[in-house]
Amino acid sequence: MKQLDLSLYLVTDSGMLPPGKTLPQVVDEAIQGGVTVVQLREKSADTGNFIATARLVQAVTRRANVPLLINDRLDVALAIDADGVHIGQDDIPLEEARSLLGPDKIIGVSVQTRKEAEDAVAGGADYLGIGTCYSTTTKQVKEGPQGPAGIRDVWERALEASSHTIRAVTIGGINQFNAAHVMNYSAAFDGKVPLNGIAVVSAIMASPTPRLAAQELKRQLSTSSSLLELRPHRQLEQVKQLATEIFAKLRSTTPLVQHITNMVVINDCANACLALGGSPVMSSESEEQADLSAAVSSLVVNTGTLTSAQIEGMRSAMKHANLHNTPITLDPVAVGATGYRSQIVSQLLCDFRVSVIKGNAGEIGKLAGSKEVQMRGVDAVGSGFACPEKIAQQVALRHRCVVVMTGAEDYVSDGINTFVVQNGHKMQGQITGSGCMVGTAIGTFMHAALACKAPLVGALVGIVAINLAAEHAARRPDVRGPGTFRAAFIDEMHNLTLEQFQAEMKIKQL
Ligand SMILES: Cc1ncc(COP(=O)(O)OP(=O)(O)O)c(N)n1
Ligand SMILES: Cc1nc(C(=O)O)sc1CCOP(=O)(O)O
Repeated sequence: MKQLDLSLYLVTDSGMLPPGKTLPQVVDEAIQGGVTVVQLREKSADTGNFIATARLVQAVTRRANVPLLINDRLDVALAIDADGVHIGQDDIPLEEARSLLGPDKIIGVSVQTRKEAEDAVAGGADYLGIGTCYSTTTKQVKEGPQGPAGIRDVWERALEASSHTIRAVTIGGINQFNAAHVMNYSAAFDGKVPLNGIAVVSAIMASPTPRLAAQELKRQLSTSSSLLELRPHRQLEQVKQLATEIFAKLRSTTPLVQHITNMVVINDCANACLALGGSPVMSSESEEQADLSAAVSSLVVNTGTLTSAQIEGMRSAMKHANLHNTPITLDPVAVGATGYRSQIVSQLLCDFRVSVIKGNAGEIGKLAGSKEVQMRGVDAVGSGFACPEKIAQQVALRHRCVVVMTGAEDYVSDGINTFVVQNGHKMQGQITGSGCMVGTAIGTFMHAALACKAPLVGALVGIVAINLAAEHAARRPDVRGPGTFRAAFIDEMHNLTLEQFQAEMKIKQL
């Protein structure tokens, strides 16, 4: 197998160079920052200039022992004895390229579809460039972006077709904000087989500081490998132990929990967060998200009363949360009730990495593509799932996160481990916003949970804590109906002790 580290793949574009920098300088700095392979892509250079530029860049790549590939032009690759070429679907056929270059040179092929991936594998490509991941202004692409879910689909086919020997990167609109999400979400076969890397043009070429840009991308890639490790098999006793640790940790840390939530519940959610031991901040203005993100420990995004301005705020907050590896709890309120809402939620899940999705049966059913339960307004209606735990598990696997599906019993799954929580009280269903407060509770514990590398357990702690508070509130003699329950519910979140939490949690492993 040819030596090829594809993890951070730079495709050049001299039209984007920052003022005062030459192409060899940018390539040199990018390699110092961690670029592992360089593709020289000169779309408008004539042959003489292309060869001259290639020699200058090759001096840099050879010194660093990084492979240099040439985009499209075999003649240029042969002239400078490059390490290989990268060809597209409209370029020289792969078989011709192989016979001209010989078996030892690297040949990469661009693919957009499962069929193109199969053909490139059959033709002996060394690696695939699977595109287009996100929209890009660097190049006019024929087909629209397919998002990391589409990339995963092509990648799975390529792996099957090659008996798991082919390597691949994805390309298109990838940057420091989304690199970890792309790697995590596009990983094949339930997240077990990640791509070999990402290919970027503008994220490095247009940066005034290419070394720092490459370093940040590398940091994001290392985050993504740890994300794949956040779902070990867990035993119930270990989960209960971790749950107790996370509960105790929250009370000693007071995390800043940002909410972008709906106008019906905003006050209750802020009070619930405070009562549980967090510190709420309820900003949704997109202009301040970059600054806020530096201080925020956890982000809760709730789609209950969406407005265009709020969506902008959510997108900005989620983008910066992903950059800082801040956990996001998404409450896709009423997804499925309208096409608009469904489209907004699906775009958020395509573009951003979330740690937890929390929803009722109708919302999670919609994300699973199930018709057994539907949404009427914000409520779930229908006969109920034949196998609810499978629905939660399926959505967790699809979206590479923890899923909490609320109901008379609450299901919590990360796709590998699934639990059911049997705490709670029917009075929770008699006040508005109790579901949204579950999202708040999960978000409040999520920072402590990530510190313990246990997002699944964090979600369990959130739902158990709030359900225990409901049980305690409903038992109080001063609670005579929904109004007094609502106030007592907040009190009991505040009063819940570690000992009560430990003794009263009812979690079963499925
Ligand atoms: C790594 C990588 N993947 C895809 C492409 C796109 O190549 P191609 O389809 O040949 O289009 P052009 O680059 O020639 O515009 C690539 N260059 N690199
Ligand atoms: C060269 C190229 N090929 C693509 C494909 O989809 O095959 S997208 C693309 C440009 C990627 O640029 P940026 O990282 O600046 O978005």
